[in-house]
Amino acid sequence: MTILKDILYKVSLVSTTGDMEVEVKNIVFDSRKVEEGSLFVAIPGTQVDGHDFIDKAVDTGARVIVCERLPENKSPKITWVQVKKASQALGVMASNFYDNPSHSIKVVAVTGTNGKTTTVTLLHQLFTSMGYSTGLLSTVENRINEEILPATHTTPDAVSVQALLRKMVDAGCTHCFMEASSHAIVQERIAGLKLIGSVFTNISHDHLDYHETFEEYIKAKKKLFDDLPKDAFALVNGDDKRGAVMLQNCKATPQTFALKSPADFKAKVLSNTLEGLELDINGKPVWFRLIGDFNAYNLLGVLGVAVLLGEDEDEVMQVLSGIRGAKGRFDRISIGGVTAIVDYAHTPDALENVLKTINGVRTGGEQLITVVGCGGNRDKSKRPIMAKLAVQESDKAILTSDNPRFEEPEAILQDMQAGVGPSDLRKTLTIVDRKEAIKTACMLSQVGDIILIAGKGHEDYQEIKGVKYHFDDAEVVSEFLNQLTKK
Ligand SMILES: CC(=O)N[C@H]1[C@@H](OP(=O)(O)OP(=O)(O)OC[C@H]2O[C@@H](n3ccc(=O)[nH]c3=O)[C@H](O)[C@@H]2O)O[C@H](CO)[C@@H](O)[C@@H]1O[C@H](C)C(=O)N[C@@H](C)C(=O)N[C@H](CCC(=O)O)C(=O)O
Ligand SMILES: Nc1ncnc2c1ncn2[C@@H]1O[C@H](COP(=O)(O)OP(=O)(O)OP(=O)(O)O)[C@@H](O)[C@H]1O
Ligand SMILES: N[C@H](CCC[C@H](N)C(=O)O)C(=O)O
Ligand SMILES: [Mg+2]
Repeated sequence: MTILKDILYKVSLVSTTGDMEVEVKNIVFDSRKVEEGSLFVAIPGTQVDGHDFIDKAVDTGARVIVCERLPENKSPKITWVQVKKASQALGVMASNFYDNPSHSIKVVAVTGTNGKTTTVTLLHQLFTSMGYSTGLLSTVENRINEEILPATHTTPDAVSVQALLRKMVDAGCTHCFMEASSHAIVQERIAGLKLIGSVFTNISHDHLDYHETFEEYIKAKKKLFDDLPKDAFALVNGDDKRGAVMLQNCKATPQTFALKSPADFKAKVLSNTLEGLELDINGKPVWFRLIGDFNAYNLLGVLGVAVLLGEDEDEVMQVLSGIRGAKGRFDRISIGGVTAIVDYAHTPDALENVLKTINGVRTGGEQLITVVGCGGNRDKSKRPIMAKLAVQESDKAILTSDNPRFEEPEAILQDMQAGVGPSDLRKTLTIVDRKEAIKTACMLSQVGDIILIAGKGHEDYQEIKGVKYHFDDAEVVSEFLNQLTKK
């Protein structure tokens, strides 16, 4: 749809002035991307207010301005649309512009602090293996069947979400599995989307820099469930005490998965080794390639979604049993008798799970050496907690840089060091340069040892002062372990 009045269908309007039949070339929310004939949406942001760029958008050819506050001098050549919430209007308009693709594809959104990428990636692989044409929107990558499109965010912006869904529908996709980050929910990047179901994995400490309080963070996740229609399903982790909170006043069909509490989808962990997990599901033992109890939750969530979408439970378990999961999540690299594990644990809960999983499957004599850092310009309060966990649960810990972004790496490391008690200092090293830190871990390792490199998983860059330099934990650790093996 390219005619303004069609694009505004279902947008709650405050006022309009000008031609409503005007043709719109594209919808943009960044004045720097405006072209002749664009519709520019002014959004108040965390750094600046899009309303300050309305003049610039008009000068560069915008034909329609959608905003929350009208300027005093409105050019008569422009159509002015005032709305209550511009970010929300953007989602609805983008959906209309791309002919509401989510009405022609089954979209499932997954939210939670940890496990979103793992869950949607498993779902994408599962449905593809079962013969469906499937789309994926994730932190690691976006996919339309086998075609890979790079991802810049966990959840793309509202226009990109709709454009990607349109491509999926045109490519014949019947299902799309997507991550819904708390930032995306608050910023309405998924407004206008028709969901067939949503999944809640868990909630723990993260992103308090953005949401400010844990209550606000919970509220952000809950909004995904509050907005679900009656004919959708709401599948939550019944062992997380906020699972029930997500279902409060939810119109959709409530469903639960759990290892400990009574639930619609239940399993018991039979064994957990570095080779994989064995689960008892409805009295049947099933083996999976993923490692750690936390992945039992992800697998159950996936099974729940598939069954709720009408798939046969036995077939799902059989196919799921052969699937590997997402890149950079518990990736094992064994060189010269040393096992390196590259994992995206960047929250205290994730780090604790991964460390405890490794400690639970250790045979005894080997050392666990952990290399970990915390991202800059992100929640500072998780830094001492993550350092403390790494030191307490490992034989040696090397604190290093993650993505410092615009912060000084040394200052981030000081925040981390504050979590290390005096008795643990003997087994803690601080090395700012991540490559040196990984190299040191390799040099300290003996045959049989395990090196955990946490925080960056699949990332193939390190972001320092706005520049992304190539950096790949798996590549770096392999290089050093190979060098040591040759000597
Ligand atoms: C904190 C945050 O989430 N910021 C996102 C937000 O930007 P913002 O609100 O800061 O925008 P702003 O810079 O203040 O600008 C406000 C408005 O003015 C416009 N503008 C700005 C300048 C100009 O010259 N002209 C102009 O029109 C901007 O396009 C924007 O519409 O909206 C932008 C457009 O959608 C996002 O790109 C941006 O993501 C930033 C880059 C980011 O790093 N976000 C991370 C924290 C994030 O979203 N992470 C989650 C995953 C988190 C997790 O679960 O682990 C994700 O979904 O990726
Ligand atoms: N269900 C889970 N519960 C707790 N920790 C988990 C769970 N699943 C994965 N993890 C841990 O969290 C890390 C991140 O997992 P994943 O990428 O699936 O989460 P995410 O929610 O997509 O993260 P992000 O918010 O950064 O996109 C993993 O590397 C692992 O350490
Ligand atoms: N989606 C998360 C990823 C964090 C990954 C970690 N490597 C970091 O840079 O902090 C974020 O943007 O906060
Ligand atoms: Mg993710």
